[in-house]
This record gives sequence, C-alpha cells and structure tokens, in this order.
Amino acid sequence: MQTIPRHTLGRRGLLAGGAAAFGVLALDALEADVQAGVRKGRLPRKVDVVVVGAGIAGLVAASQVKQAGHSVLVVEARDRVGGRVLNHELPTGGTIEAGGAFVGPTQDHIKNLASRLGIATFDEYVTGKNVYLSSLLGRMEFTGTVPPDPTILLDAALALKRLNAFAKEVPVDAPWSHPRAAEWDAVSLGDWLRRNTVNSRGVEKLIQSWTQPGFGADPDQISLLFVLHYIACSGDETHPGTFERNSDTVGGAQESRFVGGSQRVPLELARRLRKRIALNAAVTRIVQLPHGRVRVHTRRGKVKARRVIVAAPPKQVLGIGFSPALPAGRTALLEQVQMGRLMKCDAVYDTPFWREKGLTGFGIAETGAVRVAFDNHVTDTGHGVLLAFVGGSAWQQYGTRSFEERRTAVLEGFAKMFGEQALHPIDYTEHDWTREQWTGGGPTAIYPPGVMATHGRHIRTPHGRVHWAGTETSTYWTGYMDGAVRSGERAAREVLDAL
Ligand SMILES: Cc1cc2nc3c(=O)[nH]c(=O)nc-3n(C[C@H](O)[C@H](O)[C@H](O)COP(=O)(O)OP(=O)(O)OC[C@H]3O[C@@H](n4cnc5c(N)ncnc54)[C@H](O)[C@@H]3O)c2cc1C
Repeated sequence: MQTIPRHTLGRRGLLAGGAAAFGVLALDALEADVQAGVRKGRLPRKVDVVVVGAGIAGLVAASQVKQAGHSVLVVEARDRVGGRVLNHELPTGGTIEAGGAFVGPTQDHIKNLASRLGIATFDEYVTGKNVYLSSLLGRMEFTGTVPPDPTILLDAALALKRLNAFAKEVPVDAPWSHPRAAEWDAVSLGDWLRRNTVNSRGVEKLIQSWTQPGFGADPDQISLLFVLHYIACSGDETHPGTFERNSDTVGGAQESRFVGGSQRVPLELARRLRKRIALNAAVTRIVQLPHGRVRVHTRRGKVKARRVIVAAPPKQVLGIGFSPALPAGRTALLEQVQMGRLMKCDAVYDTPFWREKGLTGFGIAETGAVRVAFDNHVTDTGHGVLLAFVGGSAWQQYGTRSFEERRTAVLEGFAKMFGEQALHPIDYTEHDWTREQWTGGGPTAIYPPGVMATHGRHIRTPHGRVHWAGTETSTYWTGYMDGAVRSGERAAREVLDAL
C-alpha cells in the first residue's frame, strides 16, 4: 500500500474540476516542478550527509546541510514529499489540508520558515459563538475555551490549572529527570482525572475533545508525564507552555493556517533541493562501517555518507535494520510508543451557513463521530467547509465503519451542532492516517504510561554517526509542524558540528 488518496464523494466533484482556482493551478505547478526536479535513476555513490525522510524535519535538515556547503541526499519512502503534511484540492475549488494545518503563537520556527518561502497565513474564523453538545444538558452556545456546563466547569478549570502548574515544572528537554517523573508516568491522564475531579466522567468527556484531535488518543491511553511534557512544550524559550496555548484557537495552536495549504512548505523546500531528493527510496538498512562511513540501503540502491539524519516517525524506524544494532533502550522506546489514531473528515457547503447564525463553526460534543468541529474555510472560494477530527475511541467506533456510514454519522454530528443544512454538503472528503504505510497513524507518536520515564532519554541521543530528527524529538511543539522544523534545525547543527 502506498499513499491512500483522500476518499471523495461530491455531487459537483467532476463538474467543478475544470473550474479550478488560480491557487490550485499554482500548487499543481509547484508539485509538478518538484516531481520534475527530484533525482531520477541511480543514487550518488557517496555524499556528506544522507537524510532519511522528506517530511518537514528532513527537508529542513537537508536545506541547512546544503546551505553549509556540504553534499546531501534525502531518501524518501513515498512518491511525494511532506509526510504528515498533505494538501487536498477540493473539486469545488480551494485547498484544505489532510494532515498538519494550523499554526499559532510561539510556533515561530515554522512561521518564519514559511514566511521566508513566501507563504502567508490567514486566521481561523472566530466571530460568533461556539457550540457544545452535552448528553445531559443538550445543546449550548458559548464563548471562550471551556463550555459553561455547570456540572463540569469548576472541576475542569481546577484540573487544567493543576496540569498547567505541574507542566511548568517539567523540563522540556528532559521530562524524565523531574523528581516526580516516575510517579506521573505510572498513571494515565484518565487515571489522574478520575482521582482528581468530582464529575470525572464529565471532565474526561470534555478532555477527550482535546486528546482525540491532539493525540489521536483518549486520556486512558496516554501517560500523565507525557501530557505534562506536551503542555510544557506548547511554548518557546521565553513563553512557558500552557494548556490554553495548545488547545485554543485565538492565541493558541489553532489560530491560523497557510494560504494555499501547509504542504506548500515542504514543496517549496523540495523545489530548492531538487535532485538532492530521491523518492520511492525507502531505507531498509543503515550500516556503520569502519573509517567513519555509513552505508544506507534503500529500495533504489545504496549510498555512503559521513553522517546520517533519520527523520522518519519513531515507529517507522523499527522497520530499518541497524548495524551495529540500536541500543536496547532506544529499541524499547520505539517499540513501546504508539502512533495516535486520527482521521480528518471535511464537508463542503455552498456557503458557511453557520456564520449567518452567529456561529464560529467550532463545536464540541460529548458523543458521536464529531467530537470536535472547526470552520475549515478556503481562501479562494465563497464555500464553507466544516472539519471533524475523528480520533482515539471515536476513530475506533467510526474509523472502522464503511465510508457511507461514517459520512452519514459525521454529517449528522455537524447538523446537531450547526443545523439541518449540514446534512447537504456539495462535497465530502476524508483522510485516515492509520492507513498510511509510512506514517502509521497521527498526528504524533504517543507515550502510554511507563515509557517516558524509563526510556524517554533515548529520544535524541545519536547512535554513532546516526542522528535523529522528526517532530517527536523536539523540545518545543513536539508533535507539531513547528517541532518538526526545530528538530531538523537541531539535527543539522549536530551533524555540521561533527563534519
Ligand atoms: C491528521 C493530522 C493533523 C495534524 N494537525 C496538525 C496541525 O494542525 N498543526 C501542526 O503543527 N501539526 C499537525 N499535525 C502534525 C504534523 O503534521 C507533524 O508534526 C509534522 O508534519 C511531522 O513532520 P516530520 O518531518 O517530523 O515527520 P513526517 O511528516 O512524518 O515525515 C517523515 C517522512 O519519513 C518518511 N519515511 C518513513 N519511513 C521511511 C523509511 N524507512 N525510509 C525513507 N523514508 C521514510 C515518510 O514517508 C515521511 O515522508 C497533524 C498531523 C496529522 C496526521
């Protein structure tokens, strides 16, 4: 199985194809340029640095190695660049993202990179009220972060305050070194919520609407220490991470998106690297030879390098044979982290009808396929787009159903939040990251209890001449595009210092 195309069913799909907007054509041209420019035929015999993986992390690392005047080759398993960042051209016009999309304050590494590449951002639509569907209280409209559900409001606010306070103490580069690391890692976020809230069921349901899109998991699947680290990472060197900066739209990680779609970032990077990228070149083996060389075996042949940067997601690294073998601790880490389970489902409408009702298009529900909804509008048409994240246990329930059943459940979820018009989209499309062979889930690798405190320390430690990049290795915005950029920069620095 290669990359799975987004599953699209649109009543105007085929008709609208010819009316593609300028931005779509420009993107097609960019993709064509990248495909034409990448390396064809045999790989070079040797280079200074091989980078494994053409996601944002790998492409950033390779760009920096190239800028420093060294030869570099990026070897990528897929037939495209971008990894977890993938644009989807709507047949009705405009671009949305199947994977990573939103950026926000303190994510300056991705935002500055995009700006240097000539890619602008636009803000998420936030005018009006959000919707909350409670199984107890019914439908409520609200402003702010936490819905005004009196049965959970105080509980949730206190729990979030405590999580923020704990996270403030967690060192972003070494969460395992905190004196309470073992204690916090012994329990899941779900365990902790049950012990520390009165209406634990209600609070857990609410927190699921953060963990399902954010981790592709439920509170019971992720360690408290991992969650505290994730919150601590939601900032930068001068702004301590907070839950709100991670979860919010205004002032948070969902504040804006890239004009033309986030995949323009890796595509623009790849356009500048050209034949330094080899696609369809999955790495199968990395052998460290005597005399300071490393031999990288790919499905397109072998290449020798002085240093290697592996920028593939952690679970994918398990598919690569290493000689000498990876240290046992690193192997245990890779075996025990898991990828989240997440899909994005988008419905396109003639107009963003919810805005006329004074609604933002953001919604939270306690049950159903749409636990979290966003206004996912496109910049170049007047159409409205609603986005549902289906992750964790919602993915278990709906991700495994037929396309038609899931489509119905998602549209019904939107209708409960925003009205009956939601049942009649002009297009519907979805992307399931669990079906992506070279990613294996999303949005990020998650740590179940008992892994981070014991094996987390291996996450960035180089293995001889092999260095590690990828968003999961970042100390800020790990799991995000910003973390991917940061990790590529850090890995390039390590290698350049060593060359
Ligand atoms: C549904 C979803 C929603 C998301 N939403 C957001 C968001 O709104 N904002 C945000 O900032 N982030 C978001 N993310 C996360 C973000 O997309 C990732 O953090 C980021 O793109 C990771 O980049 P990376 O370079 O570290 O890894 P990847 O993008 O995974 O790149 C790794 C590359 O390695 C390649 N590879 C794997 N194995 C091999 C091998 N053996 N040989 C060669 N190549 C290999 C893969 O094909 C891939 O191209 C989301 C992700 C998903 C899936």
